[in-house]
Amino acid sequence: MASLSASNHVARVLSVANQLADVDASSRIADSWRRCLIGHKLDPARQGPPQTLTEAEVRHVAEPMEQLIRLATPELEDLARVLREAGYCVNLADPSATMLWSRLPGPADTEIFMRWKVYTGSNFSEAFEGTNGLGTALAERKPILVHRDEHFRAQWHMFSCAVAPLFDQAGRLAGAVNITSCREDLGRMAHQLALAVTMEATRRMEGAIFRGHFRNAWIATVPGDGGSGLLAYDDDRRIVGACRSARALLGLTDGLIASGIDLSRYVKFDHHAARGADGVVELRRADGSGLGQGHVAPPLRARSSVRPHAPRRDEPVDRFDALHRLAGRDPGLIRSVKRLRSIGDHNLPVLLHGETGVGKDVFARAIHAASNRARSNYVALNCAAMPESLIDAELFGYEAGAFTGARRDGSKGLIVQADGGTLFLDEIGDMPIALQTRLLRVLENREVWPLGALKPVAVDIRLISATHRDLGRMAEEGGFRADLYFRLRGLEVRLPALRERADRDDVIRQIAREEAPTCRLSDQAWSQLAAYSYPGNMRQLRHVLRLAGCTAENGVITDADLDLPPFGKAEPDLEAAERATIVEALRKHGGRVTEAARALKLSRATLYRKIKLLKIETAQ
Ligand SMILES: Nc1ncnc2c1ncn2[C@@H]1O[C@H](COP(=O)(O)OP(=O)(O)OP(=O)(O)O)[C@@H](O)[C@H]1O
Repeated sequence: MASLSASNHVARVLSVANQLADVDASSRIADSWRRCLIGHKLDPARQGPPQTLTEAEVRHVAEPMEQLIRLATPELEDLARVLREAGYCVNLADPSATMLWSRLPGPADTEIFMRWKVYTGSNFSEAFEGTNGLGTALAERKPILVHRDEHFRAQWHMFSCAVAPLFDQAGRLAGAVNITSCREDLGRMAHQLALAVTMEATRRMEGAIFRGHFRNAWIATVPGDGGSGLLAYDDDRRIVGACRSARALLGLTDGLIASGIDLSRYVKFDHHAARGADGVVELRRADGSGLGQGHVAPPLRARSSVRPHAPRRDEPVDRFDALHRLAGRDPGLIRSVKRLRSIGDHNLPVLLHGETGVGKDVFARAIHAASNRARSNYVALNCAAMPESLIDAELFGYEAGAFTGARRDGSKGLIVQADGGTLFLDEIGDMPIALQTRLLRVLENREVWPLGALKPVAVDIRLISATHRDLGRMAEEGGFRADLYFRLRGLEVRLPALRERADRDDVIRQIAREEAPTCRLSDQAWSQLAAYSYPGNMRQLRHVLRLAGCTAENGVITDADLDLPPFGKAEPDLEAAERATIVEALRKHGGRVTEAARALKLSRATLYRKIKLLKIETAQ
C-alpha cells in the first residue's frame, strides 16, 4: 500500500469509519479505526510521543509480572538476536500495552526508535495511540500485523509492527510480544514471516512460563490442531493446571481445575511408560479415542535428584520489597532501609519519627513483613487516642474482676497478643509517664504483669514505636522517660515530610495512578501539586487526588479539581523554613553538599553543621 499524505490518511480513516468507502484496509484494521474514532474519540492527525513512565514507575508496574518476565526472557533474547539483523526492535508489554522489556536493533535503526520512544515505559494502548500492533493485538487478544499506513495516527506510518498476545499459565492475557521495524525495504510479506516467527517464540515463552509455574507438578503435553496443550497434574493424578490450548482442547475450566478433577477423566496413558527415559506416550481420551503421541515430564523436584540442583529463582520475592517501595528514590529512606536490612532478624526496637500522614503505620507494617516474625501477629495501638486507664487495660491486660467494668473473663492485653510478633505503639510521645514506667519494665524483663495477676506472663515482642514529637527534647525536659527513650530507639528512622522527599514527583505520580487511574493531570494541575507543601503529607495527597479523580471531566484533572488549602502562612516557622530551603537545595543538586552550599552561599562546613543540627538526611 503506497504511503499517503497525512491529510489523505485522515480522509481515508474518516470514510472507512463512517462506512462511506470500501477501502483496501483489512476488516480488522477498519474495525479498529472505527473503535478509535467513535469509541476512543481519537484524532488521526494528532501528533506527539506516547505516554511514557519513569524508571521507578516501570519497576512498580513490572513488579507483579517479575516471575513471568524472568521465565520469558531467554526466548525474548533469542527472538531479539534472530531479528536484530533485519532491524526489528523486540518488546514485551503488559496487558495495558506498556512496554516493560525491550531490545533495540543495531545502531543504524536504534536512533529512530529512541526518537519516537518505542522503548521500555512507553504505552501503546489502542485507546491512546489508536490502531497499532501492541494496542490492537491486546484489544482483540489475537496476533496482528499493523503495516505502515494501517496505523491510525499518521505519525506512526514509518513503522510496521507484528504482535502476538501472551497468555499465562492459567490462560489469562498476560501481555504481548511486539516486533517493530522501520525499514522501507521490508514489505508486508517479510513482516508476515517475522510475525510467524514471533508467534512461535511466544508459544515457547508460554511453555516456559507454564513449566516454571508448575515446576513441582507432572507436565503432560497433549497434541492438538491449534498447537499442543500443557496439563499439570500432581502425584495423585489430579489436574492442577492447564494452559489456554489444553483448556480449549479438553473443555477444562477454572472451576474443574480448582475442584481437583482426575486426569483420567480427560486423558489416559500408560503411567509406567511415562516414567521411562524419554517420557513419550500414546494418549487417549476418556472414551478410548486416540489423541496422538504426547509427552510427560516429571516434577522438577524429582529431576533435581539426578541433575545438579537448579536454583529456584522464582521463589519469593525479597521480604524487604515493601520497604524498598515505600523508600522509593529518597536517599535518606534508602539508607534507613539498608540499615534495617543490615540488622536482619535481630530484635532491635525501631522508633519512627515523622509528621502526621508520612506513612509511619505503613512503614511499621512493612518492617514487620520484612522480619522473621512476619507470620506472627502485628498488633497496633495509638497512645494518643485513648485515656490513660484504657491504654493500661488494653496494653497490659487484666485478670477477671480486676476492676469495676472489666470483662468477666479478663483480657490478655495487646502485649501478650503480640507475643512472637510485633507491637506497634503509635504516638508514643503521648503515653502517660506512669505507663512509660510499666512499658520499660516489660522491655527490660520480657514479661508482663496483667492488672490483678499473681504472676507475670513471659513475652517475646518486637517493639516499633512512632511519634511526630521530638522525643529527645522531651526526654531532656522531663516530659518523657529518658531511659525508655534510649530503649525505644534501637534504630531511629526519620520519615521525611512529603515536601522534603527527594522523589516527591515520583510519589505524586504513583499516588495519582492509584487514586485516579483513568485520569491524566493537566500541566497546571501538575504544577500546583508539585509546588504544594502538604501539611497532611501522603494522606492528604491521596485524599486530594481521590477527590480530583471524581470531579475531573473528560479524564483530565485540572487545577480546579484540586482542593489544596493555603498552609503555613499564619505562623512563620523559621527552623522549618530553613530546613525546607536546605532540603530543596540538596534535592536540586542531587544531594551534593558542596554544590548545594555554593547555591545557598554558605560554606561547606556551615551547611554540614546545619544539616546535622536540623537532622536532615543526605545521600552522602
Ligand atoms: N510511600 C508511600 N507511598 C504512597 N502512599 C503512602 C506512602 N506512605 C504512606 N502512604 C499512605 O498515606 C496514608 C497515611 O499513612 P499512615 O497512616 O501510615 O501515616 P502515619 O504517619 O502513620 O499517620 P499518623 O501519624 O497520622 O497516624 C495511607 O493512606 C498510606 O497508604
